Amino acid sequence: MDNAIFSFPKPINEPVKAYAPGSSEKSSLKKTLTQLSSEEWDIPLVIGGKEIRTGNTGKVVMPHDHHHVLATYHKAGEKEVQMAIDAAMKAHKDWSELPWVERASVMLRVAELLSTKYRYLLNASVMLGQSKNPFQAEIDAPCELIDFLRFSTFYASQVYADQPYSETGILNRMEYRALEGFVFSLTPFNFTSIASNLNMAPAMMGNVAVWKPSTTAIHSNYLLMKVFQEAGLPDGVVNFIPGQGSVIGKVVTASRDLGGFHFTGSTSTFNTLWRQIGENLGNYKSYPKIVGETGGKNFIFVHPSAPALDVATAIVRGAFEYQGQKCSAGSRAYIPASLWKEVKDYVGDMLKEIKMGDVQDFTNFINAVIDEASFDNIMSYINYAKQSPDAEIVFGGNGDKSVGYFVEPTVIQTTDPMFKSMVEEIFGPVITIYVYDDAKYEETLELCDRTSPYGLTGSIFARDRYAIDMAFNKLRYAAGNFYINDKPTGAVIAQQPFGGSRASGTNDKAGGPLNLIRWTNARCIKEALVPPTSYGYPFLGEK
Ligand SMILES: NC(=O)c1ccc[n+]([C@@H]2O[C@H](COP(=O)([O-])OP(=O)(O)OC[C@H]3O[C@@H](n4cnc5c(N)ncnc54)[C@H](O)[C@@H]3O)[C@@H](O)[C@H]2O)c1
Ligand SMILES: N[C@@H](CCC=O)C(=O)O
Repeated sequence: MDNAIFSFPKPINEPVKAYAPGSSEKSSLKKTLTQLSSEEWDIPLVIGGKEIRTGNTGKVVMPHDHHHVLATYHKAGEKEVQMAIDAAMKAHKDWSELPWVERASVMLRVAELLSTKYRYLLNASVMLGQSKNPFQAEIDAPCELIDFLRFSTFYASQVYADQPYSETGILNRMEYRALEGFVFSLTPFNFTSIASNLNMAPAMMGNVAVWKPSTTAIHSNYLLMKVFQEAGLPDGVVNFIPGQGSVIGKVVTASRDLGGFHFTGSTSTFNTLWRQIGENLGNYKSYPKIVGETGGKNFIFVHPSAPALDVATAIVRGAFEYQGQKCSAGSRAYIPASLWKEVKDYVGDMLKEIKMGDVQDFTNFINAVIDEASFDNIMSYINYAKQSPDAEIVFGGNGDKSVGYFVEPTVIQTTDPMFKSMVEEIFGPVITIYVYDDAKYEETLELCDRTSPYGLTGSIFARDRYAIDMAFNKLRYAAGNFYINDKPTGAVIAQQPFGGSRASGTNDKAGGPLNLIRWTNARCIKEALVPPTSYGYPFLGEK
């Protein structure tokens, strides 16, 4: 048990490297990319600290050059999933009872290793395996990942310090126990930082995890697992089991020891898993805690008083960075008729400059989308718009999957505010514009609020302060992260705590104390310092 109180200073965000021409960081990253491109990794499961190779394998390829194999990975079957659960439960007692400051030290060691020794390797792995340009790789892994780790130790120290009041004669304490069971962490492809955090936030609070990484992020996720081990994370605390989600999910949700489910990914996958957990209710030792951050249909809403260049810049960065594969990406915009031509011209000028291609050419702003299924899905929305009388393609609209999964940044304009691509998440470089009558600002805000089931991010652009205030109120539940005169992406840990509600998730704000508390099972302890020795109330002595 802890025998001291430790105060952690508030960390600062990990500085983002620029990879400017001629810099040593650029040449180090380039060298690592060349080296990694020439290797083919063999990726095992890691259960109880041991590498396991099942022989049932799949390939990891570069999305921008899908003939290039980066790794072969081994898939878990039902037997290995059960082994991972057993290994986690075996590690539970020692890890959960370790003084929390020792756990924090492991987190900080992972952060330090990624900030220094493994920085370029992690970036190169994310660039090649998940098709991110150097800037997008840098802000995800290492920077956001390191921020998650460092800030979680700081916030954990605040959680543990929050203790109940004690009246004279009694002593009250709160013990923030780990959950009585393991946490299932099911992680997405698009943010390596999130993949790490879905394991490490619960681990910080003393929990053990069974981790199913995304099949399209296995390369970087395996590297993380190795760094966790090098940093001293004890065997069994996190167990890495790539494989088919439906197979793994079924075994995990049937386990009596499931204590929590930590998820980021699509709304439909989250709903599937929540239902599976619901079907097993009554079999669990405790009610599993469920935390999930899911999809979005994020808006950019423009008032006639907004500067057109600011809006165009937000559209290009907010909708197309990382090929629109951010849950926060702007994917519908409401633009007043008086501004549309100017905004469109600016967007057109920017798109003319933008280059698309391989991540190893640092001049490419756009790279590939993650895989063939995603490419086909995105193109189906674009083709639907091409064939619809209610929509036209303003920019882009083409895709090519012969070498890599490339989709041009695409702007659709529709006359139907409930058009399919105004409502549904596409998760690609596609934004749909609805041009509204300037006189209908207020009713168009109401339309924006009820158009999509999601509630993740959104922006209002205006100079008029009354207009901003109206949007702030009308769109109160439309976004868990609301931006004023800024793009709806790029939340920074500890600065803009991230998450949304409605169909976008449980909104437990990843990276902050709200999330960490979900991974605790609080025990309140009351001690009578001098126990009473008579049962009576004072008034019993009188008639
Ligand atoms: N709100 C947020 O903070 C946030 C952040 C990142 C991504 N996202 C969302 O994630 C989605 C994109 O990520 P993705 O494509 O990796 O999501 P996904 O739902 O396809 O996959 C997430 C994980 O679930 C697994 N999975 C899929 N089906 C499963 C099943 N039936 N049983 C068990 N596991 C299953 C996948 O293999 C993967 O590991 C988008 O919808 C995006 O908006 C949300
Ligand atoms: N936190 C990230 C999005 C994470 C989801 O993909 C952002 O704010 O852009």
